[in-house]
Amino acid sequence: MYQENENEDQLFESNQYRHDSSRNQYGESAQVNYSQNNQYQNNQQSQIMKINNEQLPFNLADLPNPSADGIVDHLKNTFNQKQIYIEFGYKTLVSLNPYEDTGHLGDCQIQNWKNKFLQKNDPQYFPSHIYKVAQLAFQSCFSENNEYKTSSIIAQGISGSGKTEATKSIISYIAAESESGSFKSKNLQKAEIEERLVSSSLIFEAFGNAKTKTNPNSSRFGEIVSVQFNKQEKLVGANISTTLFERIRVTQKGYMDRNYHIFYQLKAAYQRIQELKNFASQVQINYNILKLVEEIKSFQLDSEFLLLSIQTQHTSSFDELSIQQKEKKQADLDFENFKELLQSFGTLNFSLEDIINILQCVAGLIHLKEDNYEKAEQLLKIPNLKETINSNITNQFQSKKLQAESIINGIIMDFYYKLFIWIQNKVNQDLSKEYNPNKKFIINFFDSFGFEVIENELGIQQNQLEQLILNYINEKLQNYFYIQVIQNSAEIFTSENLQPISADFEKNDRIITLIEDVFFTSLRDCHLLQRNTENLKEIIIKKSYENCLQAYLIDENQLKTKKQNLTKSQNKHKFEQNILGIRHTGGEVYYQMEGFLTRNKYSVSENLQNINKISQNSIINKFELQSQNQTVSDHTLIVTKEMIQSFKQSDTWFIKCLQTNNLWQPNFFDQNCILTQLKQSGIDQIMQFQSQTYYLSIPNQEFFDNYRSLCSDIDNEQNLIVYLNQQYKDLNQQIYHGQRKTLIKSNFKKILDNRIENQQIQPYLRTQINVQNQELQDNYQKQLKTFTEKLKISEEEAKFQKERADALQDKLNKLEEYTQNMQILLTQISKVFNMPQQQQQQQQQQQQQQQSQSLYQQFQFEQLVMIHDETFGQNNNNQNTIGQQNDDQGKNQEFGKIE
Ligand SMILES: Nc1ncnc2c1ncn2[C@@H]1O[C@H](COP(=O)(O)OP(=O)(O)OP(=O)(O)O)[C@@H](O)[C@H]1O
Repeated sequence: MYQENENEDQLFESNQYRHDSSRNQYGESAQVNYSQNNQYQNNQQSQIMKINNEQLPFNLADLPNPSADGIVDHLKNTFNQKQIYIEFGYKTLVSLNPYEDTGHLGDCQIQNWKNKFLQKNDPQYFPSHIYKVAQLAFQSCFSENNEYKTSSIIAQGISGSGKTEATKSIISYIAAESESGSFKSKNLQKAEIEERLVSSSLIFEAFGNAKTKTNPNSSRFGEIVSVQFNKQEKLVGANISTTLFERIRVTQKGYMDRNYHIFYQLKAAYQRIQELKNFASQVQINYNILKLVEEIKSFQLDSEFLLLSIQTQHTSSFDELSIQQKEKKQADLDFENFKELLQSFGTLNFSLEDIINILQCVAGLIHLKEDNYEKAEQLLKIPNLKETINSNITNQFQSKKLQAESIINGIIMDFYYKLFIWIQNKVNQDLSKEYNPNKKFIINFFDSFGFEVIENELGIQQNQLEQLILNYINEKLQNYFYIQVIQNSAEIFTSENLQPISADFEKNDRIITLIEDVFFTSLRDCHLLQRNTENLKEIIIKKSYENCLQAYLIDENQLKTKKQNLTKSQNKHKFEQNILGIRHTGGEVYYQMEGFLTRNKYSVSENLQNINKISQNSIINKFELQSQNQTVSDHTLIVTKEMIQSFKQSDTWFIKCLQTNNLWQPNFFDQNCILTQLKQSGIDQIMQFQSQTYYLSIPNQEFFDNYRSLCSDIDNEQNLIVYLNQQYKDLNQQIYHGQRKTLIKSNFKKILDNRIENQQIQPYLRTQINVQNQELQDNYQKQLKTFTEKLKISEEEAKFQKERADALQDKLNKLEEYTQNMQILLTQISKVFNMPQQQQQQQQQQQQQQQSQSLYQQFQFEQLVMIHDETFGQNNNNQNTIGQQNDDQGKNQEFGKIE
């Protein structure tokens, strides 16, 4: 048991939670080298795995190292495996922007995912994906548990992190889901509703998107797209509402930014009028529109806008182009978008009059900005515009020129904003004939605002009121996110009659109070008292001390240190002057207080509130211009409160979009960039809490059935849980027995699953080993038999060879004896015959010849006998014969001796 824990702890520690099917209960490799039927055996093994081992989607809350670095590492691994979606606790998805088509989205994938979801009953086992969020939000609208029958999906993240893309993908999925419902009626079809939503988003992009340093197509407003279904789950309508439009961008823009796209589109259209005419003849665009485009020729649009703004818009090859080439490329793009805009107006049934009125209004405002009153009056169809404006210039402390500029900017901003709202209402008329916000079955998609910090070319932060507004909304959404996370976790426990886990973390309530009660209140007071901007900073500092909120302000000393670190060129003087820092959840942000009060005004002065009423442009003359009493900050407070309230009345999901790098490059995961965003998105702050409170819930009976085999003699869930908690107390984790469900941490469940797997694998392995043993035994017996047979043959052979060798040895001995006898004989002969030398020599020679002949004959005889023996073997006859011969020889030798 202890060994088991040890191995399981290792598994628990590791980042890889996938079941390691090759481990037995001792953690050893269970991969036996199966000799035969390998394929079959592997298949059988994987069948066993499937019994308990349903794949759980990995959740960031399960990370063993719940720190920012741990998250970054994990996200990096995931991203390198081309996975861009990963869940985080309950109802939150982290989405990584890959800047390339990773094949995760599209019609084909929608079908795939729908099938996947159909195969599983329990959403806990649905794989992590943006379509899962869509599916669950859709299901929730029709669920009994959702009292409002409304769902919301909030996409959050910095500019360019993929919020708009995420929202579009979800809408496509929902449209497809609705179409596949069984109820066929005259309701909107997928293609129809999708086409209209796409067209509407092109129109909103033209009028509400702009190029910023971080995103060439950045939405400068919050957009809530709501889709509504009937009870039969068919899409019946949609509605788009926009909020907190960035009005200041109509008249001012930052370094490297552009104003709204429509300004540049109109200019590009004028420059390519002949091409536009050709296009018009193909798609039946009315001549009057062409005439209008030709008419607006005199507007200039500051060319600096174009030069500075296009730099980061394209890929690196774009950098190598000359400025003229870049300008042309950008203008081509604007022209293409203008053609799409005209088509989108057509799709959404805008009349010719509407289109002309809209374009005239935009062109008129551009001319007004360029002090071309004559053209502005003509296009806005407001006579005596110049005189009216001049009559409002007073002898104030401001110069007349500045006053005129301020009045004109006010008119331009307010007219443009009202035009934007008019377009929104017109789009909705077409989109949502059957839409009823008071009815149920609605899903809201909120493409929200990201945390924003603007820096100038020297790297000095230059944030204005607009950034404070965006960062405030971001704080509010963050706060709502925190509340939801706590609530979701508590709900899981309370719905099971269990006490929720009390884990706390610092929320951002104090920062919100600082902005609402100190900044916005001071702005309101100054506005009402018509104070100038110079002492706004002091008022805010004083108020923050009164409310004990100074800790969230960046004080003078810290600013001085910051200033010392700046280079000369970084304009120390300006930095010091009118700057105030806030410690936001996402990091420190420095705001230029100069201009805060002016920017806070909805600035059409009271005398000019009806200036539009005399216009013959039927859109312009219906504008309700903003009352001067309401400020931007007050408006923000109201709108944000309403927005959060509406989310609270729905089942909410969050999509945290993260930019993988700020160069917009595919396959590049910049860890620092992610780290910063984790902080800004609140993931960092909430990680510990999530890792302590995120539990899976399994029906009690299912839990008991799955894990009862881990302990014999246990007959109910309660006891099983007590037993398991005791056995695994080293994990410091608790399994909770709820009314209907058992709550368990995902890692804990995996450990138990592993044990079950091993239990199931053991009998199988035992069979395998038995089979193998039998095989080995059979083999051994076979081999032993063969060997014994061979050994028997060898023994007989050896016996035969030995006999042969003995016979040969015998012969050899006799031959040696004979040779010795001959030597003796020779010596005796030479002694007996002692003659005179010559005679003796002759006699010797003769005797030797005779002896040699006789020896040679004897030798020949011997040879023949040997050959005979070797060829026919010895037998008694032969032996007798040879013996006889030998005896004869012996006699001869004896005779020789006597002689
Ligand atoms: N899932 C995705 N797959 C591939 N590319 C993506 C994906 N999401 C975003 N992108 C790329 O990132 C770009 C920026 O995305 P998007 O416009 O959605 O950002 P955003 O967060 O809405 O920005 P902003 O707040 O400025 O409007 C897209 O134009 C696209 O090129």
